[in-house]
Amino acid sequence: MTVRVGVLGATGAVGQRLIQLLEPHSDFEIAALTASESSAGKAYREAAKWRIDAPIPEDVAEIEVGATTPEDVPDDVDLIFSSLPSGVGAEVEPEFCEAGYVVSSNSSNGRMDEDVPLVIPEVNADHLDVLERQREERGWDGALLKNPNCSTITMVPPLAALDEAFGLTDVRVSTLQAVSGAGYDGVTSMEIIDNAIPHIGGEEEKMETESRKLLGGFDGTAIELHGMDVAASCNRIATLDGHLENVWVDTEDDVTVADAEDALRSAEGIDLPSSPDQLIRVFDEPDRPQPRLDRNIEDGMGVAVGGVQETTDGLQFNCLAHNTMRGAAGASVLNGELLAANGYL
Ligand SMILES: NC(=O)C1=CN([C@@H]2O[C@H](COP(=O)(O)OP(=O)(O)OC[C@H]3O[C@@H](n4cnc5c(N)ncnc54)[C@H](OP(=O)(O)O)[C@@H]3O)[C@@H](O)[C@H]2O)C=CC1
Ligand SMILES: N[C@@H](CC(=O)OP(=O)(O)O)C(=O)O
Repeated sequence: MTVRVGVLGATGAVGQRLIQLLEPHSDFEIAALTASESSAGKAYREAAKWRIDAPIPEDVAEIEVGATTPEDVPDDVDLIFSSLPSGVGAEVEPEFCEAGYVVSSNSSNGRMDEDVPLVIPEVNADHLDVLERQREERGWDGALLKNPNCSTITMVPPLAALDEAFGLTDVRVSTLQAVSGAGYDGVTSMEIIDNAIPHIGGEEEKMETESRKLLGGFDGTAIELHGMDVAASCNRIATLDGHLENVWVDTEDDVTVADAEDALRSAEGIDLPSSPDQLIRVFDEPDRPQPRLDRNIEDGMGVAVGGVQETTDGLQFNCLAHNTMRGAAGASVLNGELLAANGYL
C-alpha cells in the first residue's frame, strides 16, 4: 500500500534531502509540501532554491507549497515528515498530532520529552512503543516520533555495539562538523573558509543527553537514561557534508582492538527499505574515514569507523556519517518506515 506523505520545511537543506529520498520511494508518495508564509502559494520549483547535485524531481517541482498548518495539508495524508527550525516545530508539530497526523520529525524540539520516542531503528526500535503512553497522556490521534541530532546519530551506532559487548562507562567526543549542518543560511563563507569554529550552539548538550536516551532501557512505559557519562566538544569545519568525530570510551570489561572491531562489524541492521546492508563499516586504513571519501557509503546511510586503538581504560576510534542523510533526512525516512512497519499509520 502506498503511504501519502507530507513534508514540513520542504524548501530547506533537510527538506530538499527528504524530497530526494521520498520521490523515488516505493512505499511513499509525496502529497503535500509546506514552508514559511513567504514560500506558501508558490510552485516548489520557485519557492525552493534547489541545491542538491541531482535534478529537482519534475513532478515535485510543480506542487504548490502550502503554509505550515494542518488546514493546508489534505486529510488523506498518512505521514508527515517535519524538518522545521526547532522553535517552529515546537509550535506546529503538536498541532499536527492533535489533528490526527503521525509525524516523523527531525527537529530538536521535544527530543528529550519522556513520552516522545527518540529512535535510531537499528539501535532502539523498541522505544517506539512509548507512543502508546504519548497518545494516552496527550489525547492525540496522531503521534510524534523524533530522530536524534546528526552528530549524535553518527556516534551512537558504534557506541551501541561497544556497549552491548563491553559496557560503556564514559564517553568523550570531539566533532568536526560540516557546514550543511547549519542549514543554507547558517555559516557564511567569510566565517568558515580558512577557519574552524570551536562552538556550535546547543550541540554539545544534545550529544550528551540524546545519546543516553538512545542507549537507555525501556520497560514498556518509561525510558531510563543510560548511566554512562558523556562529554562532547563540537567544532564546525569547512567540509560540505559529513560529520567526523573522534571518540574515546571507557568500558566495564577489558577490550582489545580485534574484539572491538568484531563487535562493530557485527552490529545488526534492521529490515527496512532505507536501512543499509551493513550498518557500520570498519576501515583498517588509519587515515579513514574521511568526509569527502566516505560520507556516501551505503547511499549515505552507513556509519564509517576507523582508527580503533586501545587506551588505558578502553578505546579510541573515529567515526563518520553523512549529516543530512543518515543524520537527518534519511533518519526521518527510516523512522517513517518503522512507523509503517509497526502499524502506527
Ligand atoms: N542541516 C542538517 O544537517 C541538519 C538539520 N537539522 C534540523 O532540521 C531542521 C531544518 O534544518 P535545515 O533544513 O538545515 O534548515 P533550513 O533553514 O535550510 O530550512 C528551514 C525550513 O523551514 C521553513 N521555515 C522556516 N521558518 C518557518 C516558519 N516560521 N513557518 C514555517 N516554515 C518555516 C523554511 O521555509 P522557507 O524556505 O519558506 O523559509 C524551510 O523550508 C532544523 O531544526 C535543524 O536544526 C537536523 C539535523 C541535521
Ligand atoms: N546542529 C547540527 C545540525 C542540527 O541542526 O542539529 P539538530 O537537529 O539537533 O538541531 C549541526 O550543526 O551540524
